[in-house]
Amino acid sequence: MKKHIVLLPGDGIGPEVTQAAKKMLEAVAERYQHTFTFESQEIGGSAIDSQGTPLPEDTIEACKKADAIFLGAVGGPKWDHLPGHMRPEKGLLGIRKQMELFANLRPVKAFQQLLHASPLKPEVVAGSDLLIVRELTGGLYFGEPSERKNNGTQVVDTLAYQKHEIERIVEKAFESARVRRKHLTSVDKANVLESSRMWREIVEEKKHDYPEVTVEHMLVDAAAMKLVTNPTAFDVIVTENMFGDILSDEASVLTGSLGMLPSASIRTDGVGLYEPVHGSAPDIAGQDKANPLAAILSVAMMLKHSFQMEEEAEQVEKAVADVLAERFHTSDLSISNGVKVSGSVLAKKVVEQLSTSDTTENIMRCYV
Ligand SMILES: NC(=O)c1ccc[n+]([C@@H]2O[C@H](COP(=O)([O-])OP(=O)(O)OC[C@H]3O[C@@H](n4cnc5c(N)ncnc54)[C@H](O)[C@@H]3O)[C@@H](O)[C@H]2O)c1
Ligand SMILES: CC(C)[C@H](C(=O)O)[C@@H](O)C(=O)O
Ligand SMILES: [Mg+2]
Repeated sequence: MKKHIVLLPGDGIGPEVTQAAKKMLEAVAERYQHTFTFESQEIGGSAIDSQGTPLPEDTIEACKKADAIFLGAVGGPKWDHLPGHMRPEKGLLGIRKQMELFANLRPVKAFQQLLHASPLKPEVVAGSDLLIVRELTGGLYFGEPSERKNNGTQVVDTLAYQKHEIERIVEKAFESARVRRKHLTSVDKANVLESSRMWREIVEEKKHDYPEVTVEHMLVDAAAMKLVTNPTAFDVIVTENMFGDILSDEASVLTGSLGMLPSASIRTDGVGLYEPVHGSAPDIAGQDKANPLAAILSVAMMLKHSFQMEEEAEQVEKAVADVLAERFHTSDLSISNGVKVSGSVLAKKVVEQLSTSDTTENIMRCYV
């Protein structure tokens, strides 16, 4: 199969983890005789520096023509003083919005090999395997007005949704639950917010179309607590943009590190942007310390969701699990008797594992 992939390395550790993702895609192409072509474009702080805007036209055009997009990370202290519309993060928000990538899938799975890497008790973490379905192009992130008023003495951000925007993300979550363990937790703040009360109504309406899926509603504050006390109680979580952002970083604690969480930002026709959940990690950028596994697992999601390459995706996940089983890890993970290596060495090990592994072995299913 021929596929054209746009790479958006971005800032901080973004280029480091994008390099790992590209190497993995090249290895998959070689092993399975696909032709993947690549094109790099600028976004975020690096685009501000060279082109004066966080989302250049060329980047948008290239993304619109691509079969899939991979993004490293954007942002960093160098650009923190800039006004809101000029920040690196606006580039990422802009590409999500312009491409209508409304469904952000964030799988959180505790690898057996990393149960002791989490600060939580291994018996709490064991068996955690959940999917956060985060609404990505609405809510507080995009509502108008969002401004300071009255000589800077007043400020407003707006949490706004159209009914169809809630319906499509809720449908996506039900579809995901249907092929998983058939349990959906809708997370909201319906005891306070009108938008959450409408969200709840829509989930109640839609559940009749998915009788095989059990549904529960949970307030976001309680959900935050339950995620770290009883994570195995969750299968699929559906929630609005801001709640999903916060809960997903919290859920990364189950896996041992934020550097383990992949994500897919997709729309109904399968077009997608694949991005690790983590940011540009300015504290470790340029030191070859970044954990590349979130990026590599995001490649697996690209293979599955945009290219329908199920076997290839599963082999990438298996390569990650195998390398972790050999106790290789980056410094963000603590593994007793582990072998601490740099980010590029860890990526090389996983790529080599994919290139040499026996594909007839039993495949471990990690992500849906
Ligand atoms: N998708 C994105 O582009 C994205 C996501 C989140 C944050 N950001 C941006 O990144 C910048 C830094 O934000 P932050 O520090 O709050 O969040 P962050 O995710 O960049 O880092 C949080 C902590 O996790 C660690 N970490 C993150 N990824 C890691 C990896 N792959 N390997 C090892 N350790 C890792 C960092 O070293 C840091 O200690 C900000 O400008 C923010 O806006 C971008
Ligand atoms: C960088 C930022 C705009 C982004 C978000 O809040 O969506 C990030 O935190 C994420 O989780 O992808
Ligand atoms: Mg985030």
